[in-house]
Parts: sequence; structure tokens; C-alpha cells
Amino acid sequence: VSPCDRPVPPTAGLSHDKWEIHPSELMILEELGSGQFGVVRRAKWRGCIDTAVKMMKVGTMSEDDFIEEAKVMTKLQHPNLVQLYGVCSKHRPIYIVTEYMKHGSLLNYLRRHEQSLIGNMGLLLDMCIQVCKGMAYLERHNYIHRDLAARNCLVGSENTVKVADFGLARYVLDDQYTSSGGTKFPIKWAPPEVLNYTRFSSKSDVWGYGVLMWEVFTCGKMPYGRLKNTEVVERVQRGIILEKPKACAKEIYDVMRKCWLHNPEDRPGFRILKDQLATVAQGLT
Ligand SMILES: CN1CCN(C(=O)c2ccc(Nc3nc(-c4cccc(NC(=O)c5ccc(C(C)(C)C)cc5)c4)cn4ccnc34)cc2)CC1
Repeated sequence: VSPCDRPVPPTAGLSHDKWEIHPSELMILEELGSGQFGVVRRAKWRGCIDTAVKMMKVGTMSEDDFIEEAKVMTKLQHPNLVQLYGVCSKHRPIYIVTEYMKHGSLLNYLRRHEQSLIGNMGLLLDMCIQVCKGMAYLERHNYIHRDLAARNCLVGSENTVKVADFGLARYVLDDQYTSSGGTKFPIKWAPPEVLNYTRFSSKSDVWGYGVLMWEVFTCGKMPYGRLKNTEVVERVQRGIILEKPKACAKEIYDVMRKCWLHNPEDRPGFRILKDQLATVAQGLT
């Protein structure tokens, strides 16, 4: 049986460091995007498995800590999580090799397909439910994402949506990104306890999930429009929340609002959210 017909091993498989991938196994192809973190390119692994390879610019992350954590991340396997296949850590820059998602980020997908998506509440809700399932799996494994947003979810074939880069934020060295006062900190997706005490939890991920739902039902609008981060912090502290998107049914907005309850304990967990959204989805058909 050719390797291309065998089911994709969730990790590098055979070698004793099953999370270590040898660069010779990768055939690097076109660039998918880039940023201050480095470059992402599509690649064929072992001749046939489509992957995305993040080539992390030296100095952007604490590499040894990440490589240690990669052993845990490769064990997180769910249909709505972008699978980490392994890392190439014997050279610099290190490569982070994941499954390939052919339609790119959920944020760009929403913006590019707004015309065909805006009236389709059922499809938008299904995207939210897929993300919720991936997040419920992470919650069950006591794994906190720390940067859940539409930009960090990816779209594959048949409108599959998966959560990407879970936990990666812990290894970013740029304190403009990691500290809540930094210019790159995702303020608009952060709850009060993160803004004030950097207290991350699955319940702070739930707040970010509420904002992701808002992004989905506005087809990729920027939350709080052009408000400056300081103005958003002030509003969030005062309990002012995002308004209901036009294309969103009231019972869906009611779920979003629960994600934005001031006290983390009052917010539903992802398991509860999944059931509530499934109930709303039944009501729509
Ligand atoms: C018809 N359209 C044509 C245009 N288009 C594409 O070019 C396109 C197609 C597929 C793409 N797929 C992926 N793209 C990416 C990708 C692309 C660009 C940038 C990034 N960025 C990152 O991965 C990234 C950025 C920042 C950070 C920290 C936490 C350090 C701040 C961590 C990670 C990822 C990752 N992937 C992982 C699995 N699949 C993909 C991305 C783009 C989409 C389809």
C-alpha cells in the first residue's frame, strides 16, 4: 500500500521522537502568508500529505519551551482542531508542521464570501458550532487557547472549520503581543479578568468565543469598529457589550451575551454552549 493511501498518522509516527519531522520528508511549496512571526508555506509530507509549515523567525518565540509543549499538542486530536503533525527542531528556523486547510483563515473566508454567507444563518451557526466542538475538546483536556478569534481558525474542504494555534501565544516573545498593555495584545477578544489580571482560563476563552460568534455573524467585521484599545477596555470594564449583528437571530445573540458575563464563573462552559447552540440550530430548520 503506497503511503498516500494509508490514513494520515496524527504525528510523525515511526521515529522515537514521534513529534520530530525530518526536513527531508517535506517538499516545500507555495507561500500561504507571512507576518512578524515568519513565513507559512504549503508542503507535501512524505510525498503526499498536504501540510502547512510555519517557519518561525528566530527570536519570535521561546523555541525550547515550545518544542517541549509540542509533545503535548500532538496528542490533542479532534476533527475541529488543526492537527499538529510535528516539528523540525534540529535546525533554525524551527518548522511547525500541521494539517493543511485549503481555504485559509475563517476571518478572510467570511470577508471573501460575505455575499453568499450573510443570509445563510444556518451555515454561519454551523461554523460557530464546529469551533465550539473543538473548544469543548480543549476545555475537557484543561487546555486554554489564549487567542481564540476568527483569524486563528481555518477553513478546509466542505466548509469544515477548525481551531488553530491553540496555546501558541504562551511562547511568543514579543511582549507587545503578550502583555495586555502591548500594542499587539488582542484586547477586543479579552474579558475583564484578562485585561486587569491576565487571568486566562477556559472561561476567558468563552469570552473570546462570544466575540468570534459576533465576527461570524457580521461576516468578518472588526469588533468595536475603529475604537482605540483604551476605549474598548473602558467599555468592557463598564459592561458595555457588542451590539446584536443584523444577520443574527435574537436567541443566537442571547448565547453571545452569556459569553460576555462579567464574572467568568457565570459564563457557560463550551460543553454547555455546544448543547445550547445545537438546540438553536434545531429551532432554525
Ligand atoms: C481561494 N483562496 C486563495 C487565497 N488563499 C490562500 O492563499 C490560503 C490558502 C490556505 C491557507 N492555509 C493555511 N494558512 C496558514 C497561515 C497563513 C498565513 C499566516 C498564518 N499565520 C500563523 O500561522 C500565525 C500567525 C501569528 C502567530 C502568533 C501567535 C505568533 C502571533 C501564530 C501563527 C497562517 C496556516 N495554516 C495551517 C493550515 N492551513 C493553513 C492560507 C491561505 C485562500 C483560498
